[in-house]
Amino acid sequence: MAGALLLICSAACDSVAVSMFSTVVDSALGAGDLTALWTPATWWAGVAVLSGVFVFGGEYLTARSGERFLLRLRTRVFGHLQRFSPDFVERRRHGDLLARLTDDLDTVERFVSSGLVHVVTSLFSVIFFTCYALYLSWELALAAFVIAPLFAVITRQFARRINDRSREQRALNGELTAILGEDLANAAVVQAYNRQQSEERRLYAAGVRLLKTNVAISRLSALYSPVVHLAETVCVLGVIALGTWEVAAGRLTLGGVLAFAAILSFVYGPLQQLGQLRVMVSAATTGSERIVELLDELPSPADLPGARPLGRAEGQLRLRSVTFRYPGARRPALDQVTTEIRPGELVAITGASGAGKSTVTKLLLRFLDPDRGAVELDGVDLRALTLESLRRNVALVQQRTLLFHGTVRDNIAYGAVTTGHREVVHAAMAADAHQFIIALPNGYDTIIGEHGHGLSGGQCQRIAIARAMVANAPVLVLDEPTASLDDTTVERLLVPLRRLASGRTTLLITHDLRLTAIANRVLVMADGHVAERLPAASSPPQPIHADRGASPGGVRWSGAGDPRAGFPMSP
Ligand SMILES: Nc1ncnc2c1ncn2[C@@H]1O[C@H](COP(=O)(O)OP(=O)(O)OP(=O)(O)O)[C@@H](O)[C@H]1O
Repeated sequence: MAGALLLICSAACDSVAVSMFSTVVDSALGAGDLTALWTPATWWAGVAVLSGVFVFGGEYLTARSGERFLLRLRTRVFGHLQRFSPDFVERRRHGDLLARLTDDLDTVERFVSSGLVHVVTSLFSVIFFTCYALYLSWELALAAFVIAPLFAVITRQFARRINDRSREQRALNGELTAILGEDLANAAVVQAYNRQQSEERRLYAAGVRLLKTNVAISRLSALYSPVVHLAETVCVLGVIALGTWEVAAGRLTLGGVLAFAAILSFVYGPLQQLGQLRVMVSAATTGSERIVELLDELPSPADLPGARPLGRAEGQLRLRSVTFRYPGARRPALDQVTTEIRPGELVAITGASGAGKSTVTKLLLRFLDPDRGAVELDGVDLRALTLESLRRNVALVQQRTLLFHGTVRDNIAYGAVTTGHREVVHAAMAADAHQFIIALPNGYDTIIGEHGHGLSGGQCQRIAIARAMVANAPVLVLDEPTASLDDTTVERLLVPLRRLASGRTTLLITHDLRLTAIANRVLVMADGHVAERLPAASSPPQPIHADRGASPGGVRWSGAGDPRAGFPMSP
C-alpha cells in the first residue's frame, strides 16, 4: 500500500517534470534567453530527484511486501497440504505438488505484488497525464487517446492466446518436476535396470513439450510489444500533424506540442503496462487455479465438530465391526473386523500380502476413517478425539525408516518436540544405537541424508526405534519393522524392539516368526478378516509401564524379564 502511494507520487512528479519541460522550451529555448532557464530547470531537477526517491521507495516496499505475501501464501498452502492423509499425498505426483508450491505460487505473487501495484500506479499516471493533456489542448488530447480502445483490442487477443499457453506451461512444468523427483528418488532402480537412457528420453520428451510451449509464449510476448509500438507511432505522428496545425493557427505554443509528445510517451507506457497486466493476470490465473484446486480439497480425516483432546491414554484398543473400502476398490480391505487389545499387550498381526494388515494401522492413526464400525482408544471412538492428541498417543515405526536431512540427534529428537540431548542419548542406548552413533565421524552431530545415506538398514531402524522411544507414546504401531533386513540384523533388533514395546500397547505387523514369538497374541488376517487368533509361541517380557520419569529411556522394566540386563544406562 505504502509502495503504491510512493509510486503514485512519482507519477505526479513526472507530470510536473513535463510541465517544466514545456516552460523551458517556451521561455528559454524559444526566446533564446538563458536567464529564464534557471528557475524551471531547478524545479525540474528537484522534481526528478524527488521522483527517483519515490520510485526507489515504492519499488523496494512493493518487492518486500510481495515476498512476505509469497511466504505467507506458501506456508498456508503447505499447512493445508500437511492436513491431508499420507494416502492423499501418495496418490498425487510429488513433483506436481512441488511445482504448485513453488512456480505456481510465484506467478500469483508476481501478480499480487508487482502486478496490482503497477495497475494502480499506471492508472494514476494515465489520469495525471490525461488531465494535463486536456489542459494543454483538449482537441489534441482526444485525438491522442483514440488509441486507447485499440490497445484494449490488441491486448485482449494476445492475452487469450497467452492464457491458453500458460495453462499448458504450468501443467508441463509440474510434469517435468515430477519426472525429476521420481528419477532422483528411484536412482537405484533406474541404474539397476539400465534405464538411464529411457529416463533421459522421458525427461527430454517432457522438456521438448515445455520448450515448445515456452517458445510459443515468448513469441506471443515478443510480438505484443512491436504491434503496440506500431499503433503508438501512428498515433504520435497523427498528433504531431495536428499539433503543427494548432501551432500554425496560434492556438498552441511549440513548448506545448513538445510537452504533448512527451506526455504521449509517458502515457502509452502505463497504457501498455495495463495491457501487459492482462498477460500477467493470465499466468497468475492459471497458477492460482492450480493452488485453489488444492485449497478446495477438504482435508480428510480432519477434526470433527466437538472432538476433544485426549491426555495420556491407558492404551486399550478396540476395533468394532470395522469395514473399510479404498476409493475405487472392488472389495473392502477390511470387512467387519472386531478385536480388542488390552493396555500393555503386544499383539502381532500376520497374514498374506493384501490381507488388510497395514490398513488396520492406518485406521489406528486415523490416516483413514472406517466406512462402518469404529476404532476406539480407551473406549472412545477415535473420531471423537482431536487428531493431534490421538497421534501424540500413538508412535509409529515403519518398514522403511523415514529420515530427514539433518543430524542423527535431530532425527531421534523428531519423536518429541522438547527432547534434550540426554534423552536422545538414553533413547539411542535403549535402541542399541548409541555405539554405532558414537563411531560415526561426528557422533550425534553427523549429518544423515533423507534416505539414511551412510547407514545400514538395521542402523536406520534402530534410529527409528530411538525416535519412537523419545515419543514415549502409550500405543505403538510397528509396521513390518524387520522386513528386508537380514537374519543377523533382525536378531540385533529384537532386544531394542522388545524394550520399545514394553509397557505400551503394541500392534506389530509382521511376517517374521521371530517377532510373532515375542507377542502376547497373534492375529492371522486373510481377505480383510481376522481368520485366526493364536496364543503366543513364547512368553513376552513382563513389564511394566511406560513412564518417562521412571527411567532415562522412558521405560521401566521389571525383574528377570528385563532384556536390558547388563545394559549401561548412562552414556
Ligand atoms: N491406497 C490404496 N488404494 C486402493 N487400494 C488399496 C490401497 N492400499 C491398499 N489397498 C488394497 O487394500 C487391500 C489391503 O491392503 P493392505 O496394504 O492393508 O494389505 P497388507 O496386508 O498390509 O499387505 P502387505 O503385507 O503386502 O503390506 C489390498 O487388496 C490392497 O490392494
